[in-house]
Amino acid sequence: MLELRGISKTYAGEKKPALERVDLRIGPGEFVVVLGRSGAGKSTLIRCINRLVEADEGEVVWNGRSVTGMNARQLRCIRGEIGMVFQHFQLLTRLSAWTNVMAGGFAGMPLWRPLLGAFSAEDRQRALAALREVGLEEYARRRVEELSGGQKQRVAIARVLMQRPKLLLGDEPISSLDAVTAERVMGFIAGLHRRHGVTVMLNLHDVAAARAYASRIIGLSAGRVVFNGAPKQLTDAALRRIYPPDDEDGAH
Ligand SMILES: Nc1ncnc2c1ncn2[C@@H]1O[C@H](COP(=O)(O)OP(=O)(O)OP(=O)(O)O)[C@@H](O)[C@H]1O
Repeated sequence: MLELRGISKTYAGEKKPALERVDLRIGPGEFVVVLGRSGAGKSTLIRCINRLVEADEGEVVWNGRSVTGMNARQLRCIRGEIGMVFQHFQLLTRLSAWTNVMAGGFAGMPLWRPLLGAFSAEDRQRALAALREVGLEEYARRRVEELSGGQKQRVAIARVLMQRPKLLLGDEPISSLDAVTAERVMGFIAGLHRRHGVTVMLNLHDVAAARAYASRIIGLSAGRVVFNGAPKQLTDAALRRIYPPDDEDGAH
């Protein structure tokens, strides 16, 4: 169970808060998609959960433990339970797909271990199996910088598989991919959710994808939750709350 209690965040130098007293509860096995126009606070929300962004106020509680109250060592440990995929993949591009995936098994540990190549035979086999699951076994030895965007995101998903997290956070994981590749990547994320029982929370710009994959949709507008319900409850009126009509650059 993930709980956000009164999370607020105003970035230094900004007048308007990016998030204002956000309260959310996400149960095990949910597939939550966060929608909102550009600047609504989606990224900030996702990143406050694993403290890539520090909230000014409020508490994040993961399975009864206060993430916001953790010291650096405890936080590293909890990050082992929380996988993350990003719009721009965040892989070690000079290293092979295989090494990147193996490094996923060390999430929550100091970075020097994977970088020294301290991998066991079991790590190597598990990483290869994860690459096979996303259809990239034959690319295991390729440097990540030589892969396409969709392939990179599949490596990132294989890295999450290797990590065996309980929660997957995604910060616009399909925004830089074409429609066909995006759907394929969403299919792999859905597989992680369905087959591996991972709770998923993603922010997306794509309302159709949210409807297709989410068990629950959260709508953010100007840092506040303006919708929280099942995809079938996402009416035109709800969409207008999430994407106010004066919106110039929000996605529909
Ligand atoms: N590092 C930062 N420094 C200052 N302001 C920031 C920073 N990051 C985000 N913001 C501001 O906080 C608000 C929320 O941004 P955030 O990136 O969370 O929105 P978003 O919904 O993810 O937008 P997008 O869909 O465009 O990525 C915006 O007004 C943004 O300008």
